Amino acid sequence: MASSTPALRVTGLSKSYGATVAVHPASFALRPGSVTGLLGGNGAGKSTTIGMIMGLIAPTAGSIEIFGRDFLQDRYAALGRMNFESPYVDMPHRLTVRQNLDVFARLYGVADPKAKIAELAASLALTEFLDRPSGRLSAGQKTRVALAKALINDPELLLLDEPTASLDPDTADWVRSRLEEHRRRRNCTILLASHNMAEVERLCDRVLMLKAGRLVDDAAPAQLLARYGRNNLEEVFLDVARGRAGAA
Ligand SMILES: Nc1ncnc2c1ncn2[C@@H]1O[C@H](COP(=O)(O)OP(=O)(O)OP(=O)(O)O)[C@@H](O)[C@H]1O
Repeated sequence: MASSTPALRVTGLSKSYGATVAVHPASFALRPGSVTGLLGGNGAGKSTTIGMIMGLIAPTAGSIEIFGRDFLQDRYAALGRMNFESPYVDMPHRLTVRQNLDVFARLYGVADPKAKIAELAASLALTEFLDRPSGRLSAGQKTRVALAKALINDPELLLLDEPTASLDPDTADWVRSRLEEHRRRRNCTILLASHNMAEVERLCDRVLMLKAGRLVDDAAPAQLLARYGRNNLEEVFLDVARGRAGAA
């Protein structure tokens, strides 16, 4: 893949549920190795957008290219090189953490599942939970298991839906460091939906703002601060949500 090829390009991507337009036609491309925040209030269309890019939700219109190939025509070329994390996707409760991760390792064709699970458990502080049924974990522990699942195939494209929801501030900070490490090591492209503005300011070099299903802004965090004349993204978010236009 030429380095100029975006890791992800969506063109005119939209989703309607009957008369409800969850995502109006949106177009954007992500540079390999970049970290992009997807921001918007409740119901703005973040999860629907990520769900379409993962192949979990059929778009109403538009195209998705991943690593330069049409994802809607041939998703299998890309699926092995990408992964997804959401605190809302649960794993079978009776299987242990190790068993669940082993299923995913085999689905992704990981060469040495045992070694990979041990490595991820060590880096995500999960070793002591590996043999516990997944249903008997706290919300924060489940989030770390979900992250281990998301990293099991060393993805080059990672879609994260509120990756630190339910984590305490210390653990959330530490998980962000793991994500930054993975991005550096793999030159991984990350698209991150989050309600945590400090997280977005720390991790993201670009922010896409969704409002009621429409892409209303697309800029680097510093550009957004300048455009809205604000000191932090939380204030920009409130301006967008409450319909106060930016200075530009
Ligand atoms: N299966 C569905 N059927 C009908 N409408 C849906 C469905 N899924 C989502 N929607 C609607 O689509 C819109 C976008 O929802 P989505 O879950 O993508 O928002 P979100 O930005 O992820 O919100 P949140 O921050 O609350 O998680 C909302 O109006 C929602 O009610």
